[in-house]
This record gives sequence, structure tokens and C-alpha cells, in this order.
Amino acid sequence: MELVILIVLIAVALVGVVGLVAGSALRGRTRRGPRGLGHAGRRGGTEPPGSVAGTLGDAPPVLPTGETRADLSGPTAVRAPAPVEEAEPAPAVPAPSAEPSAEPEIVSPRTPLDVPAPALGRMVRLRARLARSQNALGRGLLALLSGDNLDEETWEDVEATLLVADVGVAATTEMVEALRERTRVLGARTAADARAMLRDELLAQVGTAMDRSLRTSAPDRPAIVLVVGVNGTGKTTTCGKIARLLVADGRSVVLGAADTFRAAAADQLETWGGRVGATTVRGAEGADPASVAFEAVKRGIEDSADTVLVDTAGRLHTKVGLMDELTKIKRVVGKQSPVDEVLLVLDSTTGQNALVQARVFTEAVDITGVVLTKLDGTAKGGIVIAVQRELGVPVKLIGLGEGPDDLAPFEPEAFVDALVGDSA
Ligand SMILES: Nc1nc2c(ncn2[C@@H]2O[C@H](COP(=O)(O)OP(=O)(O)OP(=O)(O)O)[C@@H](O)[C@H]2O)c(=O)[nH]1
Repeated sequence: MELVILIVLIAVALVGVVGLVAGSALRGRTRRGPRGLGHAGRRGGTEPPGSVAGTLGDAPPVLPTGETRADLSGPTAVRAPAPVEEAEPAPAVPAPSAEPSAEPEIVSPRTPLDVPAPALGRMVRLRARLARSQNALGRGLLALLSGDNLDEETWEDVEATLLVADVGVAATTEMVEALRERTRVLGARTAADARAMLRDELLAQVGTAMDRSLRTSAPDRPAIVLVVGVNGTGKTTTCGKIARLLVADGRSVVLGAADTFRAAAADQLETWGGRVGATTVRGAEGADPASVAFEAVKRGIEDSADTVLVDTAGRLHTKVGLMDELTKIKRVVGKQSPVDEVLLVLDSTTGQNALVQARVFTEAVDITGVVLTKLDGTAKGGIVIAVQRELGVPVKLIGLGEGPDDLAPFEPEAFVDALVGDSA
């Protein structure tokens, strides 16, 4: 009897052990099952088993609420995160690539680069625009000079027309005297005579002998061009337009955004550069303009660029401040390379104000050329004559609009023809 009881007890114990083992095996299978599904679900079930993405998939799936399944599955499931989980949180959105990338960010290329029209091709269009905007001066003078009766009153009107066009007092006096003398000698005048006479005198004042070429190339190094001027005159725009002209001519350009006073100026310059493929060197807002200029020149030398164009701030806070800033830029740049060209940008619509600015800037830095912007919006083309007299440096470029190619080399004959109209 005792033997029977012993056998029954052993049998019960065996059944219990077998039951425990089987139960534990079953629990283990069900726990692994959902993890695999969750992973496959996150990745869309596309990864082959054993792929790199498959190992990353050990992270708990992310729910739309931002919670993970592990968060919801009770204390036991959360507290032992897999090492990969800590290193790399699971993406909420399926990654497009199975491979986690350690490569630097690749910025996709901009829209295709602009290919600006060569300078020559655009001159005809710009001349027409110049002629339109300057007609008040030319037509007014021609009407007066080709009239039958050139009396004192008419001469006063000629004088007033020249002054209103910002030719300046000294140049106006000279011109009126010369015109009076010629009409006295010539006697009878036709409209064609008047035009020819006016053309000659204007051309004499504008000057045909000055070297108006831009110094944008230098042997064995990049040419360095500083662009200075008061804010709002069109400095940054002019830098961009010059870059386009140069690129159209097959040159490589580096732009230096040394106008660190206004962050948008650097953005603006970068946009201009980006469109034609010129590199832009910029600093943080408020950075030292001289250091940005230095870096731009350094980059230009490293890249064997043809030209480095440096846009400066030129706030007229104080004359001393302006001088300090510009002389520092020139000095710092000069440690690496001579400065080949210093272009002063003046807004032709500001008339006498432009002359005041011109004076201040010439005291701060040696200007080698003038860019007169916004000649499209004014009949005050006489400022060309006044500025050249004031500074003794040539106008080299003129701005004739806001468009990217609305900058033209200044050609005295074309300019005067636009003023007086074609003789044909
Ligand atoms: N009509 C016309 N507008 C121009 C011309 N050149 C520049 N502008 C405009 O003048 C405005 C000022 O130009 P910017 O190049 O920003 O002037 P800036 O001197 O660099 O000014 P800051 O960056 O503030 O120092 C812009 O709206 C230009 O589009 C031009 O020849 N004709």
C-alpha cells in the first residue's frame, strides 16, 4: 500500500515538472512573436531577415501618440531597453534607406545656374532704356538750342536745364559759354547743327580719354575689387551684377560679404552668387568686416579665382568710423594681395547728396572708379559729369534697372547719344 502511494506521488511530481517546462517554453515563443511583427510592421515588412535594418528594428515601435509599445506593455517590458535602442531611437517614419548614414549631409544642387548674356549683347536694350529716362534733358536742350531766337532768356533756360539735370555749376557755366560761342560763330542753326553742337560739348564734359576699364584681372593672382558706398545705393546688387558680367565673360568669382551690419545683405549676395555659380564667403552678423574680406581673398587665392569682389557696409555713422572700417579692410586685405579696384557706388537719384557721399568716401579710401546706379529712374544724367569733376575718377559702370543684367559699362559716346537722341 505504501509502495502504491509512493508511485502515485512520483507520478504527480513528474506531471507537474513536465507541465512547468512546457508552459515556460510556450511563454517564451509568444513573447518573441509580437516583437518580430512590430518590427516588420514599422519597416513595412520589406527587410530581408538579418538585414542591418532588421537589427535596428529591435527598438519598440512608435505609436502615433509618440509612445512606444514598450511604454504600454508594463514595467517588465520597458526597463531593459536593447543597447541599440539607447544608441538610436526608432524613427517615427519609416527610413527610406535601410542603412543608417554617418556621411555628412549632402546638399542637393541648386536650380541650374544662370548663364548671363554677354555684356555686348545687352547694351542695345540698356541704351534704349537710358535714352528713355534721359529724354527730359536731351529734348529740353535741343528744343532750346534749335529755336530761332537764342536770346538771353533762352540761354538762362539752357543753364537751368543743365543744373536741374545735376551737371553741376562749374560744368554748366563752361558748357553754356562754349555753346554761346559756337552759335555766335556758326550763325544759322538747324536742328541737326544744334544736336551736333550739344553732343560735342556734352562729350567734352563727360570725357573720352579716361581709362574706364574695370581692373578685374591680375597676373598670377585674383584681382581684388572693393565695392564701397552708403547703404541703399545699390552696392550689393552691383556686386551681384558685376559677378554676372564676369562669369558671362568666362571668369571665376569669389564674393566677400563684408557687409556684416545687415545679415540680409549677405543672404542677398549669396543669392546673386548662387545663381551664377560664384562662391560667397560670409561671416556672422556683426562680425568684423575686415576678417570677412580677408577670408574672401584667402579663398579666392586658394581657388585660383580670377576676381574677388568684396561688398562692404559703409555706414556713414561717423566719418571717422567709416574711415577706420575702410582703411582696416584695405590694410587687412593688403596682407595677402594688393587691392586693384575700389568702386564707389552712388545712387544717381540722390543728386547733390551723392556728391557729399563721394567727398566723404574719397577721404576714407582711394576710389578708382564710380558706379552710378538707378540712372533708369531719373533724368539727372548730368550727375556723371559732376561726380567725375568732384572725384577726378571715371564713372565705369551704370545701373539701369533692378534686373540681374541691368548693369552696363559706361561708354561716353553711347551715354551722350542717349541724352541727345540719335542723329539718324
Ligand atoms: N531702378 C534701379 N534700382 C536699383 C539699381 N541698382 C540697385 N537698385 C535697387 O536699389 C535697392 C538697394 O540695393 P542694394 O544693393 O540692396 O543696396 P546696398 O547699397 O547694398 O544696401 P545695403 O545692403 O543696405 O548696404 C534694391 O531694391 C535694388 O534692386 C538700378 O540701377 N536701378
